[in-house]
Amino acid sequence: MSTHIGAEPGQIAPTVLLPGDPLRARWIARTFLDDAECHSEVRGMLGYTGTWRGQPVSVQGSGMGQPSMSIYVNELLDDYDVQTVVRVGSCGALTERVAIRDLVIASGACTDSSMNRLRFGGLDYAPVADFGLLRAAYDAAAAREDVTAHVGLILSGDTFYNPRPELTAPLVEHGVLAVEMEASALYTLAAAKGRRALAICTVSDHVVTGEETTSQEREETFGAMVEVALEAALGA
Ligand SMILES: O=P(O)(O)O[C@H]1O[C@H](CO)[C@@H](O)[C@H]1O
Ligand SMILES: O=c1cc[nH]c(=O)[nH]1
Repeated sequence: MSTHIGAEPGQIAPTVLLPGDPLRARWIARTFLDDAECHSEVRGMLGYTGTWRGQPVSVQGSGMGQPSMSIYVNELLDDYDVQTVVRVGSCGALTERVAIRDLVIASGACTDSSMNRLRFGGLDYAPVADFGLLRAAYDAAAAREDVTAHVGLILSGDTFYNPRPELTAPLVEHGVLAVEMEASALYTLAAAKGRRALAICTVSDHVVTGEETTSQEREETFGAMVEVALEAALGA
């Protein structure tokens, strides 16, 4: 066991899908994996390991925000030697170029968090996706007719209820497509430890149009994103 994950060494696969919502993790395991077994219920942050097309894969809930996600990713990388992490999240669209339920594949992540400022002593590090995963995810999404995918920048915010929404406008003017809460720290941790990471998010809310999905839809209906993530990490 690690401090926050109740799996024995060897129970977690080298490839992990990482939704924030632990119930999305359960749905992914039950819907997409064969022979999935729950390896962790610590704090209700469910983790499962099974196979996809015969290859081992795990799915682990990571909670909301960079501090929570970083706990799970540090332990996955350090204690379980995980090599590839693909976040399968939800996000809010910041521009009408992106529609509700589209996929945003984050090539890089801006942030208002102090985590990287502390790590880099005030320098502005640019957290980016693993290019091989990014390319494979885009190819997998482009081959589908049921979803539209965008590759671009995402904002990993520390606040879901943003007290200064006017600060987002310059980011949108510089190409940021959507907001979520984890990708920046995920990309930084993977880079620090020489592992592969990618964040794919389904647009669950549209900040411009006001459209939104229900909590049940966010939990159980973002299947295209999951299949794209599995293809990118394990296909071919
Ligand atoms: O749906 P998940 O993966 O949790 O992602 C998004 O949803 C949560 C906020 O509702 C934040 O964690 C945000 O990043
Ligand atoms: O608007 C949104 C939707 C999902 N996740 C976020 O962080 N923000």
